[in-house]
Amino acid sequence: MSNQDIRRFVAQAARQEQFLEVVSRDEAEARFRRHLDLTPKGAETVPLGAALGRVLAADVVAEVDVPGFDRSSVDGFAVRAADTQGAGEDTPVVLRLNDEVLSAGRVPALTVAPGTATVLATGGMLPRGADAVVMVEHTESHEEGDALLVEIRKPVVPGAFVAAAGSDIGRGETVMRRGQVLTSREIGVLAAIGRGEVSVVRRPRVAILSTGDEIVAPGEPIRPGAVYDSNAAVLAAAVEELGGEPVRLGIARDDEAELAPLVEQGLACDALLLSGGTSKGAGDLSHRIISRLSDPGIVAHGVALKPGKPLCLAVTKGKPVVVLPGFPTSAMFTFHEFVAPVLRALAGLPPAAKESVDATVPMRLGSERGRTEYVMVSLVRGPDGGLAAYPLSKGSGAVTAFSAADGFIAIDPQAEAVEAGTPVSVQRIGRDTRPADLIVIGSHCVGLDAITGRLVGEGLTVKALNVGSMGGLAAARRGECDVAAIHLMDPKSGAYNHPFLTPALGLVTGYRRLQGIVFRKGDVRFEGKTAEEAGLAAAQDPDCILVNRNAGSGTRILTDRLLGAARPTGYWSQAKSHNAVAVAVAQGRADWGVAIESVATLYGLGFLPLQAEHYDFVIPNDRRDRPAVQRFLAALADPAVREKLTALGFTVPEAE
Ligand SMILES: Nc1nc2c(c(=O)[nH]1)N[C@H]1C(S)=C(S)[C@@H](COP(=O)(O)OP(=O)(O)OC[C@H]3O[C@@H](n4cnc5c(N)ncnc54)[C@H](O)[C@@H]3O)O[C@H]1N2
Ligand code: MOO
Repeated sequence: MSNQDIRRFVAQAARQEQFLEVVSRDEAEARFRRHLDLTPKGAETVPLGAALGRVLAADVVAEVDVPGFDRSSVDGFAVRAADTQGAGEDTPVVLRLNDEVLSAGRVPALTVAPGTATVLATGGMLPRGADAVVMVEHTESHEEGDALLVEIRKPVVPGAFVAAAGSDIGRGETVMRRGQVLTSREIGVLAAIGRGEVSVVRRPRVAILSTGDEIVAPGEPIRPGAVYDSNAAVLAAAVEELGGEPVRLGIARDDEAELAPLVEQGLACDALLLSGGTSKGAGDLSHRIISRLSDPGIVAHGVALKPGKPLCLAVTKGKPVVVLPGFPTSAMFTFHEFVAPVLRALAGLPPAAKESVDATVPMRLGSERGRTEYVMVSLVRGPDGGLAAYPLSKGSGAVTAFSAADGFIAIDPQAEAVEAGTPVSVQRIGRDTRPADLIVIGSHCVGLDAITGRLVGEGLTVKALNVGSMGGLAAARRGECDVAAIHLMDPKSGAYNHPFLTPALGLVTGYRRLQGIVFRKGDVRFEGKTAEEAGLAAAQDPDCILVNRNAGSGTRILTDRLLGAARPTGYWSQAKSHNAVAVAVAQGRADWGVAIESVATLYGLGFLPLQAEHYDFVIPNDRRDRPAVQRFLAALADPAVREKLTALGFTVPEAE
């Protein structure tokens, strides 16, 4: 790239900010809605067999009674209830049998006259004259000459064992309202009233287009710097969930000639969703192309919320055209807030019920002033029955935050932070309110995955929140988890985990993870040396870049012990995980770091062992007897699980 190219890039990026007139969330929504045509798409008739998941376009009125006739609900005898008065085991009433048998589907020919009865089966039509049925168990039949007789040994009241015509559904009754989503249950009702086909709302067709030179379709090989297109997949599925029909237009390069015809194609649908390229200075293509729309065109570009600031909302001829931010959490969140309600309306669905629950935040949450900040949270029940809202703070670029969230909290634009213990209202996402059987909070490890994976396989629900060892310990102290997974070394004594316990907490031995220096294989500065030699030499070499761990992590304490007073190049970096350290070294952004052996193996890195770290489980005493905790302990002791941990490269000590 020439200097001129670089200058042009920077200038464009700076100019870009200027047309972002940032409006509030509510203002953006109001402008969007003002111009949209939100009437449901027309109706279409589909066979009942194809109606699952569709939305009823009109109320359904029954044209028949269900049952369609007075129907016996038992095998027995149709009688006049009055005839059975006074019947008992020792005082049977004797009735003469009429000359017909009413199996299901037969239309009765004979009247049940006083003193007579007719045999009928479950589902059989009640004959004229009869008003009740006696179960066959309460009778005895015999012959007397030519006559067939039945002894009734139990009296019945009028209506006994008879399902009256129309008692389930009456002719003329409205059995379902428009807007109803057809599940297997509704389909059963429609079949029962004889509907072979049904009128449903036409699915709104929603065009989905991802943009960006770096975006690669899942299934394709990935190259350095590229990312898989998760937005299109998640949007297509979300559109289907909302009763729409996704029309995938694929991925457009940052090239006007490629993007413009795809946008044109998308405009033939009922809605068009793009993602990416709304805020970046270099490209900004999607916005430029969308800005050519009229009637009225763009109504908001830039909304004072986080995530989602670069959202671009446009309407053309009543049709929504939205450029969602490229970052997955931002894209999902803005879709959920601005697009989903619109698609629901177009699909004929009523607005989603908003459900919120009260909770407190267990840790301080910093926030950016000037934007309403939405923080995805996972809910956990505390010892007093109240809920704690753990932030899934992975930033706008994460894909997992939205999928793992139980809901989100909104932080006021004026607030700089929400302090630990503050009560908040959590708006739920999704409706699964069943709390998990086992809550594990703390440091993440693939070994832990092996244990919880076993429990999930056995049908247990497990919620695992990765907030680091200190976060896990704090959660255990507050009684918010069943198990806290920690690996904390006491810098003074060098002992692991035990020094951090309180009388209310117990420790269960987990496994050992070998920590050491990771480096690219073949790097002579490390190859064949001990960790101590190599580390101290590397610390003196200004060209040898360290990727350090975040302050407070067990690995950082270990690194600091190795380094002593030395502060090598890269010392101030704060990678948050073993994987992050390994990637930085593998990709050459740094030359060395401290991580666990299993991760070094995973990334094909060289490894110089330093020390075995204790990865153990803290369990609050008052939770130890819970069945899910007992099953966790059983899984940990299970030879198959221990074998798996060993295969992953961990050392599993004998159970205590
Ligand atoms: N100087 C500034 N830079 C940025 C600002 C700002 O105000 N000033 N805003 C930031 C905010 S907020 C967000 S959110 C992002 C959004 O940027 P864009 O909407 O322009 O999206 P891209 O730059 O194209 O991509 C961002 C990010 O997301 C990845 N991406 C894009 N499409 C997909 C996809 N289909 N599937 C998965 N991931 C995708 C892309 O690779 C980037 O990593 O801008 C900030 N910058
Ligand atoms: O507001 Mo951007 O949408 O997440 O960071």
